[in-house]
Amino acid sequence: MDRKNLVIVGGGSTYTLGIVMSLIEEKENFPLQSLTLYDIDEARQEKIAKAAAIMLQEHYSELEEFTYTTDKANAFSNIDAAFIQIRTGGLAMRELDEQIPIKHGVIGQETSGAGGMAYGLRSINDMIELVRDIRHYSKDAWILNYTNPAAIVGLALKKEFPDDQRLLNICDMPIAIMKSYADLLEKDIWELVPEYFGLNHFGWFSKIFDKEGNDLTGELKTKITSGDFIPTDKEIANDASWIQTFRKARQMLIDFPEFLPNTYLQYYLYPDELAKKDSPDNTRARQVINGREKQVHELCDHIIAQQTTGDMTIESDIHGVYMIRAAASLLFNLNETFIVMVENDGIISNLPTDALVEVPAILTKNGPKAFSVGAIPTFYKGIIENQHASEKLVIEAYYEKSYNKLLQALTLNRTIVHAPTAKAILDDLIEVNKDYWPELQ
Ligand SMILES: NC(=O)c1ccc[n+]([C@@H]2O[C@H](COP(=O)([O-])OP(=O)(O)OC[C@H]3O[C@@H](n4cnc5c(N)ncnc54)[C@H](O)[C@@H]3O)[C@@H](O)[C@H]2O)c1
Ligand SMILES: O=P(O)(O)OC[C@H]1O[C@H](O[C@H]2[C@H](O)[C@@H](O)[C@@H](O)O[C@@H]2CO)[C@H](O)[C@@H](O)[C@@H]1O
Ligand SMILES: [Mn+2]
Repeated sequence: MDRKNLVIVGGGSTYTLGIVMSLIEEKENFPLQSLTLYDIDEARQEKIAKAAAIMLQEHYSELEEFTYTTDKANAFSNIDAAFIQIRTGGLAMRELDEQIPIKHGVIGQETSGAGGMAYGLRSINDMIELVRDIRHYSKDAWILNYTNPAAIVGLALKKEFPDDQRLLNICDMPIAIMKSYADLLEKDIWELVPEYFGLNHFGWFSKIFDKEGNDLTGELKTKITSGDFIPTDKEIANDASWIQTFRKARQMLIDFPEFLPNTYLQYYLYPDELAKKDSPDNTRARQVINGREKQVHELCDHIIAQQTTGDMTIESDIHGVYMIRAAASLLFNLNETFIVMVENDGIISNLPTDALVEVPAILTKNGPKAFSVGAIPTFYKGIIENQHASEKLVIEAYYEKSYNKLLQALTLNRTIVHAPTAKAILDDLIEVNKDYWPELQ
């Protein structure tokens, strides 16, 4: 295998150190010649980069070059792949995305409902600029985007770069759910073969097989409904919020037994119940600031102070491994199957062609080749079309600078519905997003 050059955009992210550890563990599957971190926030990135440099020096001697930069020419020239994981407005804006809807009595969530719309509208500009700049310096590089809200960002990128065949939007939620399935079934996660359909953070597993073709779906459903469905991926296994979320997936399966739900569906199926539990003083953003962000920064400070990773275990995580193996399949034409986002174009025959659907696809050097799903039952068709319309209206609102289209997007959204509430939330979100959103008319 020839060695590749990778850039991580959003080098200062709380996920970077986990990706670096996963790159170390996956060095045989995705051998690197160089790794570059790029970020617009020099100080935030430097802390992560200095710790990563020590880790790589001790555990990745094959890597010829590790650099970090805020210069796009340095970052994007001569690369084979880019992972994009930015957060426009940072965790501070995430907190406002969550607090404002909560104050109006509806769900405040990073990628769902009003919060997702606000974050999406903030991210589109930066994402378009980044893809354009990466293409300027490396026209053939593979771009893997998992910047959220991936459903909205992905739709916008498809509209802006319709002919770009090397741009893939991907999310780790299905694989994190499959980790729990694998543990329940006492199987290796990579032995499970999923059938899955929907939009990002809005989909269902219709079947789970093993590699021999045995259908494990019935056994899995019984185990979930009769037991305790909890996260087992180490990144989230002890996180109270994720434990509560996975438990709700059990409830969803009891209420809608046909297919196994993505955990994000809880926000759309039980909006009132969940909104009542939300508090503006204890948002998920606040939990992340006091939790994952703090822990990652403390770990970096420790490594930098000691100038060694010492006896720390270098361990990959599902999130990192998934992105890395997907990239390897594209770059080395491995023809492995991953659940990714692709333009529908008939894959789900009774959904709009322009929807960005999340489905299993074989990843080849010529891009993703998705398996056909066929027609989906009426309930799923209806609820997905509603969500797609809401997300599409956000993109239209961005391009047309339309207040009314955003109001339509929020009113259509199952987490809101009531038009006066949608208007009140929108007016508050406009106020705090002045530096990021287009000026709406
Ligand atoms: N799709 C998925 O499955 C998935 C999983 C995990 C994280 N994510 C996403 O990854 C992103 C990072 O999450 P986080 O919690 O680590 O956030 P974070 O705020 O810790 O990190 C984001 C980094 O991006 C940088 N940044 C912001 N705008 C930038 C730009 N225009 N160019 C370059 N860098 C920029 C910030 O300075 C920051 O260092 C988020 O969008 C998050 O939703 C997605
Ligand atoms: O609320 P957060 O910031 O903890 O998580 C939001 C993300 O949740 C899903 O992803 C991952 C998570 O990022 C990662 O740590 C992994 O190990 O578990 C989660 C899946 O359960 C989601 O797919 C992302 O889009 C969100 O950003
Ligand atoms: Mn996701």
